Amino acid sequence: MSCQTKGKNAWYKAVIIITVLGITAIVALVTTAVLQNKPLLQKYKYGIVLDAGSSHTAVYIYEWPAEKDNDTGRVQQTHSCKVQGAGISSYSVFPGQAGASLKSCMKEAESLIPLSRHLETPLYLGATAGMRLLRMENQSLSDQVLWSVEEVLQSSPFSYQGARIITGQEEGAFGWVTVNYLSDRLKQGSGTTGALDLGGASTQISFVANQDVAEESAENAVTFRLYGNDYFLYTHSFLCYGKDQALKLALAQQTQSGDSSVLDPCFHPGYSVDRSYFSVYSSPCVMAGKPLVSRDSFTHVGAGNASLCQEVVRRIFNFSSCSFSRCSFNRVYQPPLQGPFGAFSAFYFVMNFLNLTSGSLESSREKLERYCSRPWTQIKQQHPDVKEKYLAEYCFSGSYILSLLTDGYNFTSDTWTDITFIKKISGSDAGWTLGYMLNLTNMIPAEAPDTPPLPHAGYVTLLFFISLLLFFLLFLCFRFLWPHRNSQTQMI
Ligand SMILES: O=c1[nH]cnc2c1ncn2[C@@H]1O[C@H](COP(=O)(O)OP(=O)(O)O)[C@@H](O)[C@H]1O
Ligand SMILES: [Ca+2]
Repeated sequence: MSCQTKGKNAWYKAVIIITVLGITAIVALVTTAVLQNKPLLQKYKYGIVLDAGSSHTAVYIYEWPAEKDNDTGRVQQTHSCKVQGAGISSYSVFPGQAGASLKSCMKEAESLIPLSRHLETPLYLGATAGMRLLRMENQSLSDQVLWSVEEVLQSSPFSYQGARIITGQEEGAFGWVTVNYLSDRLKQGSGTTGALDLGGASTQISFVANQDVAEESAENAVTFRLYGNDYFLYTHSFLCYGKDQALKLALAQQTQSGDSSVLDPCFHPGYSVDRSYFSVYSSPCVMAGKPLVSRDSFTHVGAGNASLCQEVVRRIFNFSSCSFSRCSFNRVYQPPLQGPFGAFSAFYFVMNFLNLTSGSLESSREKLERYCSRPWTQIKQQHPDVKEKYLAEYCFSGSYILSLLTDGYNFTSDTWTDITFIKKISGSDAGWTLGYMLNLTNMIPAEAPDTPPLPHAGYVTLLFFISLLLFFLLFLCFRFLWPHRNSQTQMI
């Protein structure tokens, strides 16, 4: 009996020692693995893009881990600054002052980006439809505006890479890159999402379509090779079909008679504002001539009827002829839609304000009908903080969006739910700027980068379980092969 107890004690001691040693070994192994592979103190690089839109300019600052320039490191937006005042194209009267408007946002960027990174931080400015229209009207004025912004950007401490008017194709295609990059669809090579961008002066539609887009309409085809995958993109930018220019087109339609007042179904009942004919007809988008009347202004009166508004809006599109196999509107080729779609910029602002970001097409129509018919005084009372210009136009803008997406792009009740209205994806704004910078800095490689077979967390976990298994096996060996144990069994 005493021999048995002695043997048992020795056995327990050995088990405890082995367990302690085993656990210590596993902890040491896993800690070493974690520490060895722990990323070094994260350092970031930065990039700045100015989006000089028709209504305003915004400065976006992006950052990415310094050691992952063109690898898997995700570039993300860290800050955005809205430039005070209107877009740079509105400085056509005093082009020299366009640059000065950017100064405070550029100072903000200087204070946010670490001093040591200033010199190597690329800085781009891309101007969109407002400047395209100004260039159409007066190339010399648009050049002077660009020189003025160039002067200010060149004097900043960043690595200035140029200010230019980007093309509609670039605006559409880089919006698509941004949305798919941020939702991580490019690296996975999985299905992509189309991009719908509504600005003030133009609107863009981009989605992956069949390769024959290039055969039917080369100007609408863009190809990308990203992370080892080829993408054939359909893209089109409709100049003059941003929501501010679309409103001018609709008003021009309704003021052709030259009357002193216009009853507009796209504005709330009780809304009444005097507008100059010049403000409607001065845009190069408005082809119809100014009516031959002596008066300078008309009274814009709201009637608040969304279905009549949709009829007014429909008339600004030309559906009469198409020289391709199929068209959206204005004789522009469009292949069959391939969803899903992300709709951003003013698509989001408007639909979010009207609470129409979810639900069926029919319910959106009904909600809009009710919203448009509400008196203007009531709307103003309910939203004292909303800019009056935006507030007055939401009924028109909502009706325009529904008509553009259905009559224009051919979305139906069935495909309506393919559209997601988005502002940001993983903290970064949806828009063309990120895609533009990724492209110019070659940050999306054409081929997929080599990656270790296991992510870091997976590697540590695997190591842990293998160690545990080894320890368990050792324990089993000890349990069955220990000589004392055998002799004890014999004695009993
Ligand atoms: O909060 C908002 N509510 C409604 N519309 C907005 C809001 N913020 C911006 N917008 C509109 O979004 C549009 C942005 O267009 P942008 O200035 O980018 O023109 P572009 O892309 O045609 O050059 C403008 O029509 C502007 O009025
Ligand atoms: Ca824009």
